[in-house]
Order: sequence, then C-alpha cells, then structure tokens
Amino acid sequence: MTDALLSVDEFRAKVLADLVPAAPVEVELLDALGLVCVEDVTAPLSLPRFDNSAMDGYAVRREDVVGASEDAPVELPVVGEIGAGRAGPSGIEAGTVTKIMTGAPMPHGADAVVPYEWTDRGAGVVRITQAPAEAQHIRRVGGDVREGDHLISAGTVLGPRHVGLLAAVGRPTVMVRPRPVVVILSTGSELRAPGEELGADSIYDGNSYLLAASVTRAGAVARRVGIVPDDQDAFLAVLHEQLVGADVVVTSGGVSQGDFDVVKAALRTLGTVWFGGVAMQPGKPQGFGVVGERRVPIFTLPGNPVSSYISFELFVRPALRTLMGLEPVVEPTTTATLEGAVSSLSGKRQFLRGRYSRDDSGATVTVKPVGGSGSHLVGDLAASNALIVVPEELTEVVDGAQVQVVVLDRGATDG
Ligand SMILES: Nc1nc2c(c(=O)[nH]1)N[C@H]1C(S)=C(S)[C@@H](COP(=O)(O)OP(=O)(O)OC[C@H]3O[C@@H](n4cnc5c(N)ncnc54)[C@H](O)[C@@H]3O)O[C@H]1N2
Ligand code: MOO
Repeated sequence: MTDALLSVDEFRAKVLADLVPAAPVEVELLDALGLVCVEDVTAPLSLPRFDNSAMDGYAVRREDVVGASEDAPVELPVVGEIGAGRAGPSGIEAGTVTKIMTGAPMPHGADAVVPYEWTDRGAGVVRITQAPAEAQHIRRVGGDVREGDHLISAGTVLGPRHVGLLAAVGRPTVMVRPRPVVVILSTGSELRAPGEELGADSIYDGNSYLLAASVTRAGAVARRVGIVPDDQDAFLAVLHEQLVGADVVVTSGGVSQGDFDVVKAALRTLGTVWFGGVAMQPGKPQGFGVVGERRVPIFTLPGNPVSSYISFELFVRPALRTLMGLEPVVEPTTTATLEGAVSSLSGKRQFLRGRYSRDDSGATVTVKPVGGSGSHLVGDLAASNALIVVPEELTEVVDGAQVQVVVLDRGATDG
C-alpha cells in the first residue's frame, strides 16, 4: 500500500456518502423494537375504552352509602357480579350494589366503587363501613388517551413502551425503516468452525461470530455464512449466491499484502470496490464499495480479530444505522482520566482497549488500558468495555491525562 492513507473521518465519510435510509416496511409490533417509526400514529380509540373500576369491590350509588362509617355501617343487597371481560349487570337500581372487579365496566347508575377492604365482602348483603368520595375508584373513558390523540411521531425510535402503547390501541403492525440483512463471510483457509477438529496450522473462526453478534447488537439481521477458503472463484461464487436478499456484505480477512489475500484479489476484478489504507491502528487495510446488480454495499474488514471488530464499530455500525434511519454514531463519546501511560504510532489514530468506570457520583470517569496494542488479542478485547482513542499527532499519553473513549456495548438505539 503505497498510496496515501485516508484518515478515519475521510474513510467514514466515503462509506456514508451514498447511503440512504431504506424504504419503509410494515412490520409486526415485536419486530419494530429499536426501529425508526415512519408514521405519525394517532389513537384509533380511547383509553380507557369505557368507564371502569380501579378496584375489586362494589359498584355503588354514592348517595346510598354517603354516611357509612365503622360506627354507622350501611347494609345493601348485592344484585350480581361484574368481572373484567365477563358479562354482569349493566345497571343498578337505587338502594342496591353489584360486585365489580378491577377493569370491569361500571354499570349504569353506579357512580363510585367501594373496595372490598371497606366492607365485610358480603355476597347477598354487604356491610359497608366507609363512604367513597365522588367518582372514587372509577377510571374514566379517555382519561389516558383520547381517540384521535397524537401518540407517536414519525422519527421516533420505538422502545418497549411504544410497542406496548401501539398494542394497547389495537395496532397489530407499524411502518418502520427495516433492519438491513447483513451477510457475513470469513475468509481464510486456516479457519475451522467452532466444534470442528483443528489441524496443526488451523484456528477457529472467531470473526464471523464476533461480526454477526455485532450486527445483531446494532439492530440489523445477521446472515452468518461462515468460512470461505482462500480461493478467488470460490469466494466470488459464495458472494454472488449470498447477494440474494442481502442489504450489506461484510467480509473478514484477505485484504492486506499477503500472497493469498483472496478478497482483495477477487473484488479488484469487479472494479467497484475501493481498497486502501486508513490511518488507524488496528484496522489499517480496508475496502469498501458495491457489488452485484443491486449495488449492495460491501465492507472488506481486515482479518485480525481486533481490527475487524474496531472497523465494524467505526464504519459498519454507522452505515447500518444510516440505512435504518438512525443518526450515525458519533465517537468518541466520553472523556476519561487515563490510569496508566500509553504509547502510540505517529500519524495514526490508535484505538487501545480499556476498561472504563465511573465513581458512584458519576462525575469521575477513569479508563485503564487492557492488554497491548496487538490486533490478535481477543482475550483482552473481551475484557474491555471501551476504546481509548489516541489522536494521530500523539505518540505518548501520560498517566492521569484526559483521553477520549469510545464506549462499547451500546444497543441498537443508543448512540
Ligand atoms: N506485509 C504486510 N503484512 C501485513 C500488513 C501490511 O501492511 N503489510 N498489514 C497487517 C495488518 S495491519 C493487518 S490488520 C492484517 C490484515 O490482514 P488480512 O485482512 O489480509 O487478514 P488475513 O491475512 O486473512 O488474517 C490476518 C490474521 O487474522 C486471522 N484471522 C483471519 N480471519 C479470522 C477469523 N475469521 N477468525 C479468527 N482469526 C482470523 C488470520 O489467521 C491472521 O492471523 O495484515 C497484516 N499483514
Ligand atoms: O490494521 Mo492491523 O489491525 O493494524 O493489525
């Protein structure tokens, strides 16, 4: 790679330049979690749908029980029972009560509810020892949401509470930006699937799992294809087969200077994928472009596991978010005090693994380096929860300095 390196920001801008949010689709409610709603949702009905009881007890006419107390209890005949969703008396006459359960519709004529605790729980005749206030324990129709109310604005990222509200007003589906389907291919003749026998020179394919889990965590759909050997024809055949229904392709490995760097060699023949270096460590060799008739975006991530993961976080994740109509991630996200000194390469943005923590007040944030800078260190990667960012111009950062950290393990909808 003799060409000048792109900066991290230049490469990310290049990746995001032509990406636009995917066309909306209608999905079932649980599939909408974490997705961007593209409709203004209004209430098709009121909540509560009808006046109903907030307590298990008796529906009464307040004027019949107004003087009730421990010293002067009122006794009234019980004319029936209304359970939530179970038919019961639709009204009560003066001088009578009906049992009523929480959520059951108020019968005509009743204007308050006396909870069981203020009575002897009588079945034929009930003894009431406390009078309810006007309309006490009645939940009014439309007291929460009125038919026609604006409930959710287009652009809202749907969380569990939105999903619950949509269901509560009877919506089985909602219009959202869909989850991109991301095909994940690991290349390397040394790779074996977990569970398979290893030869003397083979290793397990961690990357396709690392990337598939990252895709899922980002809210997209991972289609983990697994291992493709270092063979150009085999790689292109699998790629074209997998393009059906794919919105994004992510490969790992085969993009550096090696004699068997299959991804670069194969995709160069297509002429639609850029390969070059980015001024960062880990993650220098990168490729991005489009493949197939539908011009599906493809990321060719470096094979070293830490490089692959960090490249995903910096470039693929913002791309997936863009396709989903979410703001691309803005990093670094937090300033922290470095506990320990670190060194870095001049002219490259370094992303070191760290563990960051906040004190109880949340005011003091510290970050400790975890392991070294080697991009094969998956044990340390798993032990980290943040990336310490050392800017291009620095080669040393002293103990106690303020550094920028990228917080890892964010969900689909947070920054
Ligand atoms: N002469 C040069 N050699 C290398 C350079 C360079 O500039 N000049 N760059 C180095 C850097 S930096 C990186 S990063 C790697 C990237 O190499 P590739 O993308 O071609 O990846 P591979 O060679 O296929 O693999 C690198 C490394 O990662 C292991 N690997 C690959 N795939 C997986 C997987 N799915 N699961 C676990 N581990 C995987 C592979 O066995 C290698 O050890 O190139 C440097 N070399
Ligand atoms: O891009 Mo490499 O990640 O420096 O090992």
